[in-house]
Amino acid sequence: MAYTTPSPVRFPVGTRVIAIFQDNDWSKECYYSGVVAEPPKSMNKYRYLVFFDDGYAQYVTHEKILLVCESSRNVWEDIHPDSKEFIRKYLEQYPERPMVKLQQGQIVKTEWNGKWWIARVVEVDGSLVKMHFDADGRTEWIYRGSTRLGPLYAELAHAAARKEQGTFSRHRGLGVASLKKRNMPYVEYTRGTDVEEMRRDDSGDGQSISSESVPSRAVAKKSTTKRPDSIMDRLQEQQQEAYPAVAEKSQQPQGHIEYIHMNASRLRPKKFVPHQCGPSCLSEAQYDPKALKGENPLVIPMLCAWERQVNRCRGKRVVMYRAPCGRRLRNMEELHRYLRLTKSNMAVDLFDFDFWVHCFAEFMLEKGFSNIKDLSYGAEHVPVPCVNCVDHSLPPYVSYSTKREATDGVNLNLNPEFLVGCECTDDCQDRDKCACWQLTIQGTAYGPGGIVDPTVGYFYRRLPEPVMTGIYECNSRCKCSNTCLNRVAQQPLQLKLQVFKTENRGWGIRCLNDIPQGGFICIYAGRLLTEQGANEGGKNYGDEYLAELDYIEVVEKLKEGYESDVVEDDSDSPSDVKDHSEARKSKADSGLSEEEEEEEEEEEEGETSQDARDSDEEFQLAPWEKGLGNPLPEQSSIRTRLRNRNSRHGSDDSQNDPKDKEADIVADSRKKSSRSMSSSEHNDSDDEDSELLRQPSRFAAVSEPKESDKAKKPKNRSVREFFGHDEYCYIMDAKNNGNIGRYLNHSCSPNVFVQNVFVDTHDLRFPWVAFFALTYIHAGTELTWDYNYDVGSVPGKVLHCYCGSNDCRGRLL
Ligand SMILES: C[S@@+](CC[C@H](N)C(=O)[O-])C[C@H]1O[C@@H](n2cnc3c(N)ncnc32)[C@H](O)[C@@H]1O
Repeated sequence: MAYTTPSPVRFPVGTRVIAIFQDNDWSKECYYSGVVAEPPKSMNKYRYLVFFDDGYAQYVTHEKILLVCESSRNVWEDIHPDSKEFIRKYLEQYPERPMVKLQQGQIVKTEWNGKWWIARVVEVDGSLVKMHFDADGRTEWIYRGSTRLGPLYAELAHAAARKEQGTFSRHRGLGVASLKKRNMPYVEYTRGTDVEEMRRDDSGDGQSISSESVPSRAVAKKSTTKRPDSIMDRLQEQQQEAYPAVAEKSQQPQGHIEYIHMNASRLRPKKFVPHQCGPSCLSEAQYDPKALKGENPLVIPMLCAWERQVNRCRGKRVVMYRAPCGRRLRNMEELHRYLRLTKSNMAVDLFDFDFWVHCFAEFMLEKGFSNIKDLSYGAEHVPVPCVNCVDHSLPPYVSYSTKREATDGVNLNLNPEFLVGCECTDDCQDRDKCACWQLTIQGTAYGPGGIVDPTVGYFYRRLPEPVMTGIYECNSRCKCSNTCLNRVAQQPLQLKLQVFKTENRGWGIRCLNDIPQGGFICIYAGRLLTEQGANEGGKNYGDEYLAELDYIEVVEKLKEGYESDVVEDDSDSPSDVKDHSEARKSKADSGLSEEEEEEEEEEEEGETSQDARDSDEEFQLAPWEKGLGNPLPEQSSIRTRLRNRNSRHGSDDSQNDPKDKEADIVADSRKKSSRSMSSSEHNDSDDEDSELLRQPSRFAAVSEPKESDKAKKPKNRSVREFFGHDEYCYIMDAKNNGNIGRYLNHSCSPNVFVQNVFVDTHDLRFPWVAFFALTYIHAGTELTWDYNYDVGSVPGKVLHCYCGSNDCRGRLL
């Protein structure tokens, strides 16, 4: 029984009501019993979400809802058994709800009547999605938090399996960035913003204890080996843009960018006269690393009589460096050759050929309450300043250390006798000859597909994309010098970074200057613990700074083609198609001939306007320059490599045969099952009963996806077992001892990625954890990486994410 007049007050979530269910074609209106699932708010256009007892969900306006006269205290007890459990859980968890993030056109495996079907997203309306079932043409509005949607089913099944087995998965499936890029759905954890939800929200420190118990992980550890596709795909996303993506500035810092003016009396390049370059070219412009310690690395050349020019060539901006002798250098290859020819002690990463990178940009803080000049107290190569503009607190004391430190039970053997070294004297430019490069290259055979990739790894000391199978740097046994192209993560901190207090994520790191894409940032140093030590310490002292050395496990999963929680999109998504055409277009764009380059017109540009006017008509190509194989400006090289990979990935995707997945559906194509809910069916139907009876639906799936969709167990014995029986991942703990890496916060749209690098040992259990710029990063931007935590994996711990990105998934844990 219900009241007959609309209520004068708003219904809270959980109210037992009857409400008008509007059929798809708006022809039939009937009252059905249900429960209020969402209050009216802006995201749902001020309508109530009602979960009807027969398994359907719909948005309803206030005047179409009537209050039920009396209901049980636990309203779900009044509801049909098919929906009861779902409603109970929903109301207990509200306002936090896992929901599948969906977009029009996406293909999602969807359950209906105990079977899984290929369905397409027709429309998204707030928390509902209208799905079209390809096999029989029916459509249905489904709640996005229903396990009838494959991605949510997979996520929750994964968590349940962990709980049951008493083990924990250290890794998420395909990274979210990858799913987004492939236009595939993923799960986000939503919290509302209406008044009621605010009241139920946590205290704001990002941590609250969930009443729901149990998944089986003791403490939270960040994975230090990110799935490749997620990073790759973020990189690919950027390739679609004419200008590089700049990391989101969700939390704008209280500062501004200044463009530093160089001293007018500084040394400048000489006027060019044709000559053979050699060490004498730099005789008046020596680089003294000690004297310039702490300077922005990208400014150092300009302090040593170099000039960086941004010119316009056929409508495109290109960067050139003018060396102290007046020689003009157009790309990394020419530059590196010049540095070697002149026996310079400068490394290539002091230079950058991307025109959007502003070498002279520097972030200036307006004001801060507390200011520490160097948080590392001299331990780092350059000072690490720390500022607080939020309150007067200082960061908790940490014993600052740039080196990892093995603790009890960790057998870290750093004896160089166990390392392979190279004999190179060419800065290890020839990868075929360098034994260390070969370790990296041959290692790619252990990745997906088992194919050796000779292009992998550093590119003039920048890392354009992660190498999942690890990077082997040159080491103490190698003959090469410190300017070697394969010595990157072993370099001390060079960038000007600043630790700062965020509003709601504790302390974080921002860069004070621009960082080019692929640039090395820092490593993650701390105490190396055994798994057992980390679990005990984590429970007692906190697990915020634990990072798991899970290199072996992740590479093995790659090898096994292990994808437990992904519903594959078989089709080439529209974005993939776009990728391919972009790749072709970009390739064509970059095909400059040398003649064309010589026709370039110079453009006045910020930092080098005067220099740019300094014509170099007299410049003649030296014989060694003419012989250069690659006339392309080097700045395009990293991008070209990524584009090539785009195409490769695209073609991989297209190999999947969508017919396979549709076969069982077509075979199962049968009479339509939801008569009153199907607009097409409704039109066909002349059965009067259909107006009175509608076939019930469900909020939760009643069957599992077919076996092949579920997790497969890895077939081979893990390499880790060869080290001993009780071997587990080692953990880096930076809580009490650590370096600047410990301050890197998490973001769901990160601008930094993590890379395993072997430097002082080739023991697969102990790679270094190094961070590189995923995107071009503007001066003043916070640096963040994706912790890749598995939501729900730590018993009783809920950690809300405050990364502020548009694509925030809502929860860290
Ligand atoms: C490795 S520490 C990062 C540095 C930390 N913010 C500090 O003050 O020392 C990880 C912790 O920072 C906080 N954190 C990092 N990213 C966050 C985010 N996106 N949202 C909320 N908290 C975050 C969480 O408390 C997390 O456990």
